[in-house]
Amino acid sequence: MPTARFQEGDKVMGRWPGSSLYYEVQVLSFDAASRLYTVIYKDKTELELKEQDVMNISSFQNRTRSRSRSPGRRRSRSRSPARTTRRSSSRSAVAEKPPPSDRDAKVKDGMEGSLSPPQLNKGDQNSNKTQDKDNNADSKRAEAEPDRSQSRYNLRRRREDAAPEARLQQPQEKRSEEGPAAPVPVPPDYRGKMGSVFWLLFLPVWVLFVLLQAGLKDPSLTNFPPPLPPLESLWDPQAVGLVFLWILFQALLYVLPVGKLSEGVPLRSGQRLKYRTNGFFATAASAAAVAAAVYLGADLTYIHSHFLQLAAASFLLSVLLGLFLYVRSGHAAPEELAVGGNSGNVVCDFSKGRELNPRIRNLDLKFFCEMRPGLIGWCLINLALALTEMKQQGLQAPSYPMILVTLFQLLYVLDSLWNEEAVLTSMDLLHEGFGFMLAFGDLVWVPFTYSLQAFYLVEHPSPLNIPVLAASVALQLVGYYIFRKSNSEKNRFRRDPSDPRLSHLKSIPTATGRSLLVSGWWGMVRHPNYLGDLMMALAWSLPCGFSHLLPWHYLIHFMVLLVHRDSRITTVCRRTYGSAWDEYCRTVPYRIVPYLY
Ligand SMILES: NC(=O)c1ccc[n+]([C@@H]2O[C@H](COP(=O)([O-])OP(=O)(O)OC[C@H]3O[C@@H](n4cnc5c(N)ncnc54)[C@H](OP(=O)(O)O)[C@@H]3O)[C@@H](O)[C@H]2O)c1
Ligand SMILES: CC(C)=CCC[C@@H](C)[C@H]1CC[C@H]2C3=C(CC[C@]12C)[C@@]1(C)CC[C@H](O)C(C)(C)[C@@H]1CC3
Repeated sequence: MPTARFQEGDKVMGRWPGSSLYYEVQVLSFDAASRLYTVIYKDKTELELKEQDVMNISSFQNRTRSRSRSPGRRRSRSRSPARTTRRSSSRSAVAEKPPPSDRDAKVKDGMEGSLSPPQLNKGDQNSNKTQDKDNNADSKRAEAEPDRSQSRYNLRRRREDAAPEARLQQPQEKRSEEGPAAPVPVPPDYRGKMGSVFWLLFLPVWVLFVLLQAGLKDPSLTNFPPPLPPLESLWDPQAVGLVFLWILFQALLYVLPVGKLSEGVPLRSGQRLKYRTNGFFATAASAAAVAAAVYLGADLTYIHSHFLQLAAASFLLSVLLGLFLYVRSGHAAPEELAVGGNSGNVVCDFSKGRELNPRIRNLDLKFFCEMRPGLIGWCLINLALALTEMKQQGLQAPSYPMILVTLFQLLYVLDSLWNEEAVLTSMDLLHEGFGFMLAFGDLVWVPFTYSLQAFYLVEHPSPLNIPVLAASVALQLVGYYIFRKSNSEKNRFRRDPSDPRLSHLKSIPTATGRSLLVSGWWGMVRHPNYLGDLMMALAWSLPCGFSHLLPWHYLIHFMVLLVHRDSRITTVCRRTYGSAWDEYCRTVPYRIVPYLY
């Protein structure tokens, strides 16, 4: 007679059906005939789990390490239907774990990481409390469909039904007693390592080539690659000093006790970090400082004539920042590390970054770098390029394409800084570590490649006809509207799901306690904000004409970047939300462009 590996009362790790998530559970009983464990999760959900989906807590980390050495991780594809519920103050559903299908049970996905127990933020709890009615109905429906919910696992909800509020609040109370969960190191596979090395080497070289190309009289593809200048010509101590001063000045503006202090979303530890969201003030102060410098005789056309040297200086500073981040992450507490940024491989960790929110006192380095020196620097560069165009082409005012491009991009940056708080619910802030790659993106890629349209226009006048002008203005305005509305909708929902302004929206509850929007902008496509962003990107390239690819660099890279980000978000969200995410994908089948992609 085979015996049970675990006894009643044992604390073990149990896989959440239909996902690769493991939560700490307590064994209630073992049925020797079916070899199923009945376990109870911290939120009081009882499930029957197969033996192989239950494991010892201490061996959990070891298993994770050894498993992730295998090339390429398989993903679970769940088909279990999470229920879609209307969100309103009167009727909605409790964040309920959907019953897995038989197919889910067969997907043996293994562990992608150790996960914290289901966590609810305050707002979600509020909305969930009001969602009981539907949930009870849903739970009855689930129990009435044994073929779906009980084929391999038995989802029992006796205790939840009895005390829904206690069930919802318990996980958070328990968390604070037990402390936050730390991500388990996941060593990268061969592809992961080679990918990191490739991007690490390729992207800086690519920036160099693109900027050299931009300096050519005829930057067409037939002249690619451009001749390489002596590398020592890239080194300019004055440029290094200026970039350093610019970053320091922006850091000073960030830490000044001026403007709003905004709270981020709760971390794994339940803690909420504060961010100084005074980006608009920083832009105004920077504009005043630049105006003062020009008044005192500074020549902004220096930025155009020393473009390569300034980019090289920014690159140097991003490498130094990357090294600093890597070294300091060695001292970070486990719960301060990003899931997936903790591989133990030097190259990957340096590149992706290990620490989720590295800070020097109140200065949040990731948020600061993403929002300030590069973004505001981009506007300064555009301004300098518009002045250079006037000087080089003997114009009284910048050309119409230059005016359009710089105004459109200025609107984009000003909007980002005005709505700075919304970035606190973006993927990078929530899930990504801060390492060299993001530092490079923020300090080099954004200011020096996003300004390529303006750089191109300095020496390549582009006639602007009425249809193109109308098309770019329309794309910019409509794109901006979609971008802003969708970002604000998600940000509002993440901050307070019971916000009355969102009461008309539907959402899918998930096992984490957070819900996923399935109507409104987020019911149209899965990334409405990307759609708006892409339309604006098109509006920025159109005024530069079709003679060369260079002014289209932003749009082309952006499509690649967004497709890659979509796959990252899919991975992270499937890991986090399990089958509810699959349900979202079924309900909202298109990713970025309705009926197309
Ligand atoms: N100009 C550029 O170079 C550039 C580059 C990249 C991005 N961007 C822009 O930056 C902004 C942020 O982009 P992002 O990549 O961070 O993506 P995002 O769409 O802002 O954030 C993704 C996160 O939103 C949450 N989410 C996804 N679907 C949801 C739903 N249906 N309901 C509720 N929450 C949902 C998920 O986080 P949780 O569930 O964990 O909360 C997901 O991880 C976008 O507007 C993008 O266009 C610009
Ligand atoms: C090195 C490379 C090729 C990539 C690194 C990615 C990096 C360039 C982007 C990652 C997140 C992006 C982002 C913006 C700019 C580009 C990134 C830093 C953003 C600041 C642009 C302005 C938007 O309004 C925003 C929503 C604030 C953006 C936030 C995300």
